[in-house]
Formats: sequence, C-alpha cells, structure tokens
Amino acid sequence: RSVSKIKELPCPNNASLLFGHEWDVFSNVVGSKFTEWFNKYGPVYRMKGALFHPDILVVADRAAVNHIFSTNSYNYVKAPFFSPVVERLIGRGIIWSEGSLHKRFRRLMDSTFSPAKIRDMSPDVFEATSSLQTRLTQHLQDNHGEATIDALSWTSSTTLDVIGRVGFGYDFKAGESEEAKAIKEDWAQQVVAGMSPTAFYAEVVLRAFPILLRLPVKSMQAQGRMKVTMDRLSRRLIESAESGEDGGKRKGVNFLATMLNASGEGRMTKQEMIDNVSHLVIAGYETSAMTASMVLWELAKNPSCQQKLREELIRLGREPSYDDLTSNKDLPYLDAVVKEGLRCFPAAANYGRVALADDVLPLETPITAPSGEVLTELPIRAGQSINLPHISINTLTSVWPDGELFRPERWHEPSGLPSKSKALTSWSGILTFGAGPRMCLGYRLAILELKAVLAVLIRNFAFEPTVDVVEKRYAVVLQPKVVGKEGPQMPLKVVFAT
Ligand code: HEM
Repeated sequence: RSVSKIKELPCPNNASLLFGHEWDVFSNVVGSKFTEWFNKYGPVYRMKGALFHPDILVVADRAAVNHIFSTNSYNYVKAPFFSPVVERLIGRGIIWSEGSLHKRFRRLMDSTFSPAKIRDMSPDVFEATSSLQTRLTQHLQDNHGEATIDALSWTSSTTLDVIGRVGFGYDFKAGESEEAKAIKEDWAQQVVAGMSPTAFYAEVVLRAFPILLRLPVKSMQAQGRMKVTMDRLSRRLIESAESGEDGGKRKGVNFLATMLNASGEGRMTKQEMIDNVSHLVIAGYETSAMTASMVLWELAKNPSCQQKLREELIRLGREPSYDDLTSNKDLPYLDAVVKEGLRCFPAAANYGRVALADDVLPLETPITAPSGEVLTELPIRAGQSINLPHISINTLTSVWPDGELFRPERWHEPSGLPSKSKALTSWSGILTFGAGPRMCLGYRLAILELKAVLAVLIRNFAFEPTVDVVEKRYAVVLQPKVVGKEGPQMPLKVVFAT
C-alpha cells in the first residue's frame, strides 16, 4: 500500500482548532477562500477539516482533475454524509447512485438526452418561454410598465415548466399548479436552512457522528417533506401513464416513457422510476433557473452587454428557432453570454468527492515538498476527501485571463481563453457540468433553455439592478441572496425594451 503524501502539501495558516478552514470557506463569498489559496499555494493544497476531520485535499491541477472526473471516476464517490441527505430529499435515483447502479441508470437514460431528442423537446421549451413572455408582459402592463421582480422566481417557474413538459408531459402551469407550489416552497425551505450557520454546524457534526443522522432533527424532517411531495407527484404521473388515463401523452417521447419501457422490460423497478422522476425534476429546474437569473443580473449591471445582445436578437428578425439557438451562426453573442454565465456561476460551486480506494493522482504541475522531494504524482489513501471547487477552477486568473470578470467577449478572442496547454478537456474547458461518466445528463437541454429564456427576455424587456446588494451563497447549489434578507432571490427592475 503506497504512503499518502498529503502531509507534504502546502496548507494555509490560521486554522481554527474546532472548525479547521471549513468555517472560513463557508462564511466567505462562495469560492473566494479556495481561489485565494490556489493563488498562494498553486493548484494542489490541503486544508484543515472541521471537528478533527482529516485534512481535505483541494485540487485544480489539470491532470488530477481529469483523473478524478474521467479516468478513474468510479473511485471518487459523493461524500458519505451527502448520500443520506439526497436520499431523504429525493430518494435513491441517479444522483444518489454509485458504481454499477449508476452505470445501469446512465445506460437507461443517456439516449433521452441525445441532440435529436433535445430537438424534439424544443417546441416544449419554446412554449414555456413564450408563456414567460406573456406573463411578464401582463405583469408590467398591470404595473404601469415598470416593476421590480424576483428574477429567480420567474426563471424557476419557467424551468419547472420545461422539465414537466419535456420530462413527463406534465403541465406545472408556470409554477402555479399545486405540485409546482409545493416543490418551490419545499425547495426554498431547504435553501433557507442551507444558508444558515446551523447548516454548517449540522453538516460537520453529522459527518463526524453519522449515527446522528437517524435522529428526528428538524432540518431533516424538512427534507422528508420534499420527498413526500415528489413521491406523490411521481406516483401520479406514472400511474396515469400506465393506465392510459392521460390519453397516451406520457407514453410518447419523454424520460418517463423511457423509464416505463425499462420497467416493462424488468430493467427498472417502480420505486427506481419514482425516485428518478424526482431526481430529474430537482436536477433540471433550479440549476438552470439560478444560472439564468445570475446572467440577467450581470446583464443588468452591464447595460452595454445587454444592448449588444438585444441588437443581435433584433437583427435576427424572427423568434429564434432550435437551429438558430444551436448553430451559433446568427446568435454568436448569445452563445458567448450563456457560456460566460455558466463559467462564472456554476451550480455545484463547491464540489466534493471521497476516494473509495487508494489511488495515485497524476499531477501536471509538480509540487516541491518541504523535504525537497519533487512530487510528479500524489499517492492518496482510501477515504481521502477532495474538494474540486468549480467556481474557483472556472475563474482562476492563472488559467483564464481576467477570469474573475464576467466578459462574454472573451469567447470570441483567443487571448480571452486559456491556452491549449492550460484548458481542461471538459465542455468548453469549464467544470460547470462536471466531466466524464457522471457529466450532467441534461447539459444540452440546460443550454437550450438558457438561450431560449434569455432570448425572449432580452429581446422584449430591459433589466436594471435595484439598490439591493446581491451576494452569491452556497446552499444545496449556488444561490443569489440579498444582504439582510432571508432566502434566495434576485431582485431586478424591469421595463419594456425600446
Ligand atoms: C445550468 C444548468 C445545470 C447545471 C450547471 C448542471 C450541473 C450538473 C452537475 C455539476 C452535475 C454533477 C456531475 C457529477 O456528479 O460529477 C449534474 C448532474 C446531473 N444533471 Fe445537471 N446541471 C444542469 C441542468 C440539468 C438539467 C436541465 C437536467 C435535466 C433533467 C440535468 C440533469 C442532471 C442529472 C440527471 C445528473 C446526474 C448525472 C449522473 O450522476 O450521472 N441537469 N448536473
């Protein structure tokens, strides 16, 4: 068995005796501490864990990242603390699964997200975005042409609509159906709980004493409530499709049809179907909605970017079609805006993994240990916690020129992007959708949705920031939060575009 060399790595000073460096990471702007330490110590370092948890490895080195995501991906699992939380929230579906179960789920679901299937989904996406336009137009007319909206709430109603339609032939009625309201409410409660310092303490205590997971703690009961809502919806969808009560609508094209087929052939149990419906809804709706709201925020703060995008959309002279949105021929700036939004605001901002078995991480940038030994690879032991903070890795200035700035133009300038020798091999060289066998299943749908939502909004409306101070927080996924107010939100002023 090789000896771990973790202790040879640089480590920031000033760790708290009780909370190591983890409180620093939680209480500062998302990713800022990781970035500060990457800049100081290079692309691989260790930090102290809370409650005497062994040191955590933090990695941005290109070879190590590629190894963990792609080459030996199944050796790097979600943290043991994370799995029971996901299970309690949304059951044992694809996000929860590991190893052979994950491979089986992935084989069943991969084809549902092929480019051809996404094209088939596009009318549903456009129906949802056109409803967004109609509702926002009405809202502005009711408010004398000017309103302050919570952009996150508007985008999440739209992405929930999309996932309902394309996934299950189900209409969430722009966030107004009983289930949509329950899902949005339960989710918001999770996020509010996740933003509080108690969430930090709960996580590190439960990690140290997993037995406590069995106790009836309040925040865990909230997770249970979400599962009840999701289970009820999943069962209803499945039963109405099985009985033909929905007129065969849900047996047609969507994820549910794929799962019903698999279940008919004995390749998926009913409970697995129920859980995977929940996983697809949760994975698919809030991530895309948050990203869209963050991009709107950036465009609100950058009127010239917003105007440039609007002019491109007006120049097109028609509602963008699927081909317009995917070919990038006539809408290159929209493509750049979406890529830049995904780079700067990755949903899984602080991403963690744990090694199942001993392994050796390759290193692109050798590390000189205090002994003078030069490490060109890093042996690690089973159980090693690893952090791969997407938000820092996507924005490191040593890789991305002025990487901390939101600047869509970079995607059209060779000097704005990482050099070939520094770029990751993931989608567009960023980690937002992960990489390798667990790469986001719905990334093509997410990109189409983001483009369709932004095209409709920017073509027809103009956005400005409010006096509220918005900050990025991490609770379940990356979230916008207004300083001094509870819960996630993105307040923006909106008027009709002229
Ligand atoms: C901007 C929007 C989105 C972002 C940033 C995002 C990001 C991610 C990330 C980081 C992962 C985890 C990869 C890993 O575990 O290594 C993931 C997994 C997943 N995503 Fe997305 N996602 C988005 C939208 C969607 C959409 C629209 C769907 C469609 C239903 C979706 C479905 C999934 C599923 C099913 C998984 C689990 C894949 C697996 O474990 O094999 N995501 N996503």
